[in-house]
Amino acid sequence: MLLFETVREMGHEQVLFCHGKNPEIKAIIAIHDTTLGPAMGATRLLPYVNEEAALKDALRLSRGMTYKAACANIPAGGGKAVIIANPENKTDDLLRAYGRFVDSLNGRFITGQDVNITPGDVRTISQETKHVVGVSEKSGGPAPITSLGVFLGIKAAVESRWQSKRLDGMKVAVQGLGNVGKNLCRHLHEHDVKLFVSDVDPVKAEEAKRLFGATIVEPAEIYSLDVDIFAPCALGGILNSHTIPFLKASIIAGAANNQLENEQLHSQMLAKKGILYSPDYVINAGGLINVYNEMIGYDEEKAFKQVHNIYDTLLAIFDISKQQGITTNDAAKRLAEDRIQSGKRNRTKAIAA
Ligand SMILES: NC(=O)C1=CN([C@@H]2O[C@H](COP(=O)(O)OP(=O)(O)OC[C@H]3O[C@@H](n4cnc5c(N)ncnc54)[C@H](O)[C@@H]3O)[C@@H](O)[C@H]2O)C=CC1
Ligand SMILES: O=C(O)CCC(=O)C(=O)O
Repeated sequence: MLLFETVREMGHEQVLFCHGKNPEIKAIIAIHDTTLGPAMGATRLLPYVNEEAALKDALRLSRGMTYKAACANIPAGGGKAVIIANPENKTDDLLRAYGRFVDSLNGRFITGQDVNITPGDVRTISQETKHVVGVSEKSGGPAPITSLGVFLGIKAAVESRWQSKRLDGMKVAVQGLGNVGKNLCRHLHEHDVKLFVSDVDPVKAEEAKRLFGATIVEPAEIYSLDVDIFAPCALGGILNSHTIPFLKASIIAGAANNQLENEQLHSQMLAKKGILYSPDYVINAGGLINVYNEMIGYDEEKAFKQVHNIYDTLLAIFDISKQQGITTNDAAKRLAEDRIQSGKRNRTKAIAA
């Protein structure tokens, strides 16, 4: 990968490579754009296959956060961090060392909990920096509100696709039954949706079967199910040239970040198959909305009102896509980039005044 060339093309402001020997730490903090506010984005910890994969994840996830904040009208920029480690090797020392790197950015980057990082881990990180979110119990953590946003996004997609406000009787496949996927299943079950679920952890799949009457399928089978909606709630890159040909669902609407392996190519492949794709960073903005509100002083009513906007924002994006004959991914990107440009203009005016 041509490092500076990639960073320039993707528009990042700063990429911090965090390295230390005692404890051994390898992490990357990517700050994409701070036009609309400090870069917000949670930290994930994964044993990446190689360093390039980790960097790619950090760069794409942080750009997604910029677009997420802009589409959700949250005055924040986009950032994200990845710690390259096996979850079994996660120690308090490692988390605190990471916290010191976050602190060195003096609030330009504010972070929270993503894959393999728990609220308890964020509390450990907070021993070294105050620039964290998601430690307060007040808001109940980001996942419940993220799943509510995804549920509302599914309703918007159903309305756009079939001009219907009803979900009962629909078949939905949920991939990944973690914090978000499980809560999403609960919402869908309450609306009499027929659930098909997969998780690499069989205990989680069994729980969904018991709680929501879901049908368990093998992880590889989830793509080819004859369902109305596919909700990816595990990891990214799952919409790709291998999986898209198998898809039978008419709508993709789920929480996972970076669902499209290649944004241009795979959003077009979905559009050509007549599948309505709900851009991930729009539909999964609930977590950001929650942690942002927590940071400024949690007001549940306000946070819920903002998460309900996801429904209207998605309808607007679907309309732009139809009217302008562009993919929903491009329509969302345009909305985000317009808001960032207008933020830049306002900032220039304020400096000149
Ligand atoms: N937690 C939140 O508020 C937000 C989460 N997201 C994204 O949503 C996704 C899910 O987040 P969480 O539920 O918090 O994570 P989680 O780590 O609690 O759950 C992920 C689940 O996916 C399962 N999984 C992993 N690979 C799988 C595969 N190949 N097939 C089936 N299941 C698989 C895991 O076993 C786990 O149960 C992630 O991509 C995350 O970045 C996005 C916005 C906010
Ligand atoms: O939890 C956070 O810090 C912001 C939300 C986030 O990272 C995400 O939506 O992926």
